[in-house]
Amino acid sequence: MLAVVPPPVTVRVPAKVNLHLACGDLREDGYHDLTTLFQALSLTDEVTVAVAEEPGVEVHGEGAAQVPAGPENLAWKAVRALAAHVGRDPDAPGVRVTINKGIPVAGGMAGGSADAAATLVGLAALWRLEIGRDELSTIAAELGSDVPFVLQGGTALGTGRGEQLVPVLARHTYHWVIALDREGLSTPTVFRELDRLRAEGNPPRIGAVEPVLEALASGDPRQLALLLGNDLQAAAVSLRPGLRRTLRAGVNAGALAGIVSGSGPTCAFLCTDADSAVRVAAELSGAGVCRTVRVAQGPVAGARVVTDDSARPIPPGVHA
Ligand SMILES: C[C@@](CO)(OP(=O)(O)O)[C@H](O)COP(=O)(O)OP(=O)(O)OC[C@H]1O[C@@H](n2ccc(N)nc2=O)[C@H](O)[C@@H]1O
Ligand SMILES: Nc1ncnc2c1ncn2[C@@H]1O[C@H](COP(=O)(O)OP(=O)(O)O)[C@@H](O)[C@H]1O
Repeated sequence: MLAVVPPPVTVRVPAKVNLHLACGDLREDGYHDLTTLFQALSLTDEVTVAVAEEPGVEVHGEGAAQVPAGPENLAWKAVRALAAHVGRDPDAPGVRVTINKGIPVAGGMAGGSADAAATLVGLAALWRLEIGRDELSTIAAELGSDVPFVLQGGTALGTGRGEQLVPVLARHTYHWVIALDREGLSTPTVFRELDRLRAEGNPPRIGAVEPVLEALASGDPRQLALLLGNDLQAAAVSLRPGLRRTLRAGVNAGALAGIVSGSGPTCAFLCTDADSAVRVAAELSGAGVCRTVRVAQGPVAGARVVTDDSARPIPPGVHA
């Protein structure tokens, strides 16, 4: 009997911005305790997983040259982790992962984490696994602190390393302008810089998360804008002083507020509405302070299969 090869599965997965990122002191395991509010944005990667005789990863799209296509790719680590979890051979998983990047690389928007989350969801469908989202989320957390969030999407409060999540009610679509920098910043370097700044002096720490939760519940972007905060911003700006100019330029262009996204260097600007975001994006892109700008909305869904089966020709011998 001929085995039917399952068709490839494509998954769309969002970037994230941290609306609030309170960073605790360095822990003994090298991580920092975080209290962070994540929001998933409409900047996305698409990841296709397919059964293949020539396994591996290929990366296309913006910034692809900076992404490793070997075993260090986080998506490949996800293949190995899921294979091992379900008793398949992680050294011979027999799949190919094709990544189309739309999320800036090393931008503080969880691009690599997004690809790992998408790969888990795609493989679960390709391999027809009976595996719940909670189980996938546990594997996701082992791959990186941000991976469970981009799997889940929406708006969520993250604690621990950022991997312990509680969904948050966000009653509004928020409109963002995203300013991409010319070069990425390494996440561990930014955390180390914050430790250094804290050892040397006393950089201010952002306030409690509760008022931000209230602002989100109100749905008023003006209220939220007043409360955006990120303890890593001082460290990112210390490593990349030009970000100060970018943050100023976004507000001068009409944004309600601007913030460094996670460990940066991407800056995210909250705008009043969709029209305002388009105007801010146009003005900011003319200001010469960043490589390029994008408009995005949030919250959006987490990693989900988008393969359009109806558009796929039915292979000979397989009847619908
Ligand atoms: C800062 C944040 C904010 O959401 O995002 P990015 O800006 O990278 O997107 C995350 O905490 C990044 O999460 P992620 O990129 O998954 O990091 P991981 O692979 O888990 O960790 C990479 C390194 O960052 C540092 N790290 C990460 C998370 C954390 N809570 N404390 C840390 O100190 C550690 O040095 C760790 O070795
Ligand atoms: N699939 C992937 N996509 C992007 N970067 C990846 C991927 N796999 C591994 N990386 C590595 O992870 C580093 C961090 O990239 P990324 O996850 O985009 O940024 P951030 O951690 O700032 O959100 C990159 O410099 C890249 O070398």
